[in-house]
Amino acid sequence: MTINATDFAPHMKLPPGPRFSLFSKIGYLRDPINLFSQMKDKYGDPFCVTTSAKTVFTADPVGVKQIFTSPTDCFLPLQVEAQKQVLGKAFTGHSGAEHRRQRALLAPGLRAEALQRLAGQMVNAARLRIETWHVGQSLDLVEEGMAIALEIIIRALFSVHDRAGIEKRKKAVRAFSEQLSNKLFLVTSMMGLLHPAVPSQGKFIRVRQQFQDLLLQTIADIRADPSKHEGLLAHMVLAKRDDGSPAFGDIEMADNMITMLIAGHETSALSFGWALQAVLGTPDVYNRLMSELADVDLEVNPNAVHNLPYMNAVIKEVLRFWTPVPDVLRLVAKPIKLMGYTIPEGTQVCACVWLTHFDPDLYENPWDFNPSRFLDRRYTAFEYYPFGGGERVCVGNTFAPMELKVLLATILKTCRVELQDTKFPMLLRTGFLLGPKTPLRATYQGKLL
Ligand code: HEM
Repeated sequence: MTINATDFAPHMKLPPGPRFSLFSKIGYLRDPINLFSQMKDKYGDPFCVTTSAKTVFTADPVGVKQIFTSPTDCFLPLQVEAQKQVLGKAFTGHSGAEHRRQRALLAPGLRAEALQRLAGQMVNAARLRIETWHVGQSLDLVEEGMAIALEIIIRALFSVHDRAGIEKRKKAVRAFSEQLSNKLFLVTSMMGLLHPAVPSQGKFIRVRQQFQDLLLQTIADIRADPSKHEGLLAHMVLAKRDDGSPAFGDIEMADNMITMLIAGHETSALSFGWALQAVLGTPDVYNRLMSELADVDLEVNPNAVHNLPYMNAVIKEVLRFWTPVPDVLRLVAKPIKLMGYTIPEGTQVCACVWLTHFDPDLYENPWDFNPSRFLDRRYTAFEYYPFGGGERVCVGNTFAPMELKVLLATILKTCRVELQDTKFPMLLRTGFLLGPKTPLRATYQGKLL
């Protein structure tokens, strides 16, 4: 057999995929799960589909590892102009050394040790919300998750504790979120019509400015008396560069908090809704979790929930099954090797979380909600990655599971909530995320005695 040198050379062409992009563009926006499954069945792994740009998808742990371990200067942040307008001067807009520097300064404020102090506040936020429910009330679990997560973010991350201050910030966040999901705003942003004279854009700029002003006021309050404050924003105000100068400017801090809010609020609320739906809708899981929680006293030690093996497995399975971010994207700045191909600059590569999490070779009966799989096997960071990976891995990847465990435990131990429909609803794209097509509804049955 003759072997040519070219047999070893990387393919210069992109992986196979559909020739026409209209179908894939619409599919990606409307029903990405269906698109991913169809493309993998038809073209194998990797495949290439045009979404907002030409994108090479892989769900194979070998390919996922290549994406997450490629040097970060191979990639550019996906911050198109419209995203910059929303996220401002946040650290996510940088790549390479500057991204690493800012993350390293910010990340300690979100590490487990820093967060353990917040568990009691998380319990209180959930209890406060439960107090507003009345027996027989129909609850939209994701909406409830939003309300609780917002209270937590304002208290725990923004370091505001007085009721009037919390309500004022809630109002600003709601106005900001409403404007952000305004259809006209989304369409004009996608078309690049970012001028303040465009009606939805002008309103967005005003609302964002008001929100930023409130954050700047909060920063000034923290700086006036740092000893009274804790949480991520306080950590950022106090962070210093090696030469002793402040690590972040005030606008940078405010923009970083806006980014945290956008990245962390809805993802956590969706996962909270799914976690309750899954546990209440699967009696075996509910019974096993309740018996594990029996000895936990949330008053005495709310952090005890973090060390419960079955609780860990439940939250992992929730984030496998209903991963809010179905695809993790990178924009290639320098050619990279991926599954035998050389991917040129300007192309996007995608670690397709959803396809990996439903690969039957990795997860037996992937459509079964089965937390025990995480007790029986350890998955690598390229087989299970609801928080993405590599240098851009989610900075909330400790905060989010901690919050989910505390909130789930608080609800389950405090009150009775009954699902209105135990069937798992279909998934729908909501912006960058995946959410339930119909609300996850439950009825409040009262406090547990
Ligand atoms: C269940 C909840 C959450 C899920 C599933 C989730 C998932 C993700 C994913 C998949 C990414 C992209 C990672 C990558 O590109 O490799 C990401 C990025 C990010 N997440 Fe989360 N997230 C959650 C909660 C949070 C929370 C609570 C916060 C803030 C406290 C947060 C802040 C961020 C930020 C700032 C980034 C950008 C990181 C960077 O560019 O360096 N996330 N998240």
